[in-house]
Amino acid sequence: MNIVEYPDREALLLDLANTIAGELRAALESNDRASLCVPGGTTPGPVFDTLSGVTLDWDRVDVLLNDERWVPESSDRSNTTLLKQRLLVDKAAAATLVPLYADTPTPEEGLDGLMAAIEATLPLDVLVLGMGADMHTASLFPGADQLELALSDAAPTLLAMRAPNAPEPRITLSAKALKSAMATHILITGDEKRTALQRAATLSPMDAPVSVFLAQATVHWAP
Ligand SMILES: O=C(O)[C@H](O)[C@@H](O)[C@H](O)[C@H](O)COP(=O)(O)O
Repeated sequence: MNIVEYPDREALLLDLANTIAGELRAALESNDRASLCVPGGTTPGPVFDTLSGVTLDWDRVDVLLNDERWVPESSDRSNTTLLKQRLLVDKAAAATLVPLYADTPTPEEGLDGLMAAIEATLPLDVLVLGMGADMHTASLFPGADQLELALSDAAPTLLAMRAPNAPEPRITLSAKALKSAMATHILITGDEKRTALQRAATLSPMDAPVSVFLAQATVHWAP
């Protein structure tokens, strides 16, 4: 496993934000547009705060989430709102948000309308993933109803997902879509997640979905 250990979270966020910016700049040298796919949840906020102030051609960058909880933007659990408040501000306000939420009662009803714009961002240039202590990443949760399909080569780009550990229905990019990324980073903090990630490397994808990304990812960890 390729793991970078930082002395503290400040060092991690500065280095990771700088690395992501460099990878986006490199992608924009050879392509008109670049895509950045990021996690929601509680961990990435400080990285977004730093990245949003970085100078690059943000107006040529498409930003999308790995996954979204099927809640309106007024919910404090909305990853879309997190992005709008913490990443798509300052210089990064010029980037284009590719939505992963629609105002429909269920993700199944919203999915088709979101698909084409998400597929247009593939292959991803830069992918950042988070991870839960249960070894889920994106909304690829152990025990989730559509996990087997989401991990398979036959997976569509987007799937609705329901899981015992997820309080609300989700929508997620499939493993295949996420694995299209040129550069992949896994962002984790704390001892519990570090231990979980090491365990994930020894388990099957159905038990530890994050494990399917370990061969291509750089893991960034701070206490
Ligand atoms: O919507 C989400 O919940 C995320 O995209 C999810 O995959 C997240 O990265 C992990 O659950 C870790 O979350 P924390 O950073 O909050 O621990």
